[in-house]
Amino acid sequence: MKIIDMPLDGCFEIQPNLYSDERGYFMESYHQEKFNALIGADIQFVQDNESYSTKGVLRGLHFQEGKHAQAKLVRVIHGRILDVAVDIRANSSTYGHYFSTELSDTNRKQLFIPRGFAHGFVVLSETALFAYKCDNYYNKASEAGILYNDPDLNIDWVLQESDLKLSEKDLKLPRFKQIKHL
Ligand SMILES: Cc1cn([C@H]2C[C@H](O)[C@@H](COP(=O)(O)OP(=O)(O)O[C@H]3O[C@@H](C)C(=O)[C@@H](O)[C@H]3O)O2)c(=O)[nH]c1=O
Repeated sequence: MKIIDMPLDGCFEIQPNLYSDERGYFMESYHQEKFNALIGADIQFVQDNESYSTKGVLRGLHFQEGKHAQAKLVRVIHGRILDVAVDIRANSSTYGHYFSTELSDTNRKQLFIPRGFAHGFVVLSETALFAYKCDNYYNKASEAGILYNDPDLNIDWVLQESDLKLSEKDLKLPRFKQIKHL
């Protein structure tokens, strides 16, 4: 398992060890002790989620407010996506900055996104199976988000605007300027 620092403080890319042989491959997709030692924290994940989406589907940018904030460990089981994390920690030197990285079933990278970030992704392959762990339970009342094409964030979603597919809910999300910051 290898860790790579990301440009935004507290975010990490994790590359699991892959053991390939004539049968296929094996990897530890998550190991609590090794994971926490690697990132130097004590994260206790409590919920696992999975979503399936077709090309152009953009989910995000999402976060949960207040004591329901979530850190996430995200990965792609099948397909290819562009994953995006936006720093919304008011006291952070990279507040309002984002970074994006491709996650796929080929690079098998995982991304750790701490509490204090908004998160989203867009599907680049025909379909994608996305899986992630959260360190706090889903809480409907605390759901919040930022509009994907906020001009202040100016995120490059790679695909053409006309090919993006968003939920009604995500199309109504507020601007970055309007959100409660974590
Ligand atoms: C996220 C979530 C949703 N749901 C329900 C609510 C709703 O009826 C249905 C679909 O929810 P959404 O449209 O919000 O699903 P989705 O757009 O996939 O939401 C996810 O997006 C990515 C980018 C994230 O970062 C996640 O934290 C999460 O917010 O599933 C749960 O029951 N538990 C959960 O943990």
